[in-house]
Amino acid sequence: MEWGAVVVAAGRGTRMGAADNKPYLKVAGRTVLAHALEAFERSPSVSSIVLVVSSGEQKKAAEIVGAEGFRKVTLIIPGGAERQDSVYAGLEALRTEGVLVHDAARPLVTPDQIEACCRAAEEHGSSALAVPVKDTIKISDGNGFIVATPERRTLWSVQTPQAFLRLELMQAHRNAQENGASATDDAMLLERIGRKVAIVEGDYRNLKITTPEDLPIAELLIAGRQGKGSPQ
Ligand SMILES: Nc1ccn([C@@H]2O[C@H](COP(=O)(O)OP(=O)(O)OP(=O)(O)O)[C@@H](O)[C@H]2O)c(=O)n1
Ligand SMILES: C[C@](O)(CO)[C@H](O)COP(=O)(O)O
Repeated sequence: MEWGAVVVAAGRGTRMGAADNKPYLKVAGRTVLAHALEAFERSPSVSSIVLVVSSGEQKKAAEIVGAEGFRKVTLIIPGGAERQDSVYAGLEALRTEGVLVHDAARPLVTPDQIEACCRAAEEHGSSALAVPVKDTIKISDGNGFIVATPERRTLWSVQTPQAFLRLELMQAHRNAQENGASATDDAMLLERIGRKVAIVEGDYRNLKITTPEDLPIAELLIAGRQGKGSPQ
């Protein structure tokens, strides 16, 4: 199957609160965006990448792509108000049968993880990288009191990339748009229309840079990885 990637970088970085948007922050000497894109450049299954950025940041993103020599990035397009809107814009711009959706804010993704998601989606129709939840999770009543404890062995913390048949994911997005449903990841949209998404066990190190304390952790992880050669 031919695979394309939609890498979404059009968020606002509200929780980070930095002067620059998250994809353009430097970690271990390189932008978060460049770290994320490199894994897709190095993945044999991926033929093209659509990069979705905030309107006004297209030039900045193009400069990074040019300077890094990323040849698979075929389009840099503006995103939407919510992550879901940015992903859909990317899906419309791609032409491949399979699509991997990835957050630019996850710079520690590896080519091996991308390939594993492709293989699982080729077998099962769609897949998502995830790690088992380590903590005991509580459900609150919204007023500061615990009301339930879901069984931990069934809980996974989902990451990106997530891999789909592009037209099926587009159908799931359109269904959500028509019903006013919003989702914080794409697997959730497939779940809504009754499709199964296979879990691909990932790595706790594939963290999403969200708040300031994530930056030194990513810095340590990337520096450690560079010390041991390139990640697979
Ligand atoms: N309208 C949006 C919102 C998010 N994203 C992307 O989706 C990924 C996950 O989003 P998140 O980590 O929440 O990023 P932000 O929206 O930038 O952060 P915040 O919620 O703190 O504002 C990021 O790569 C972000 O750039 C996007 O492309 N378009
Ligand atoms: C897609 C995601 O990275 C999976 O963990 C996450 O749901 C994005 O969420 P955010 O609310 O946009 O940070």
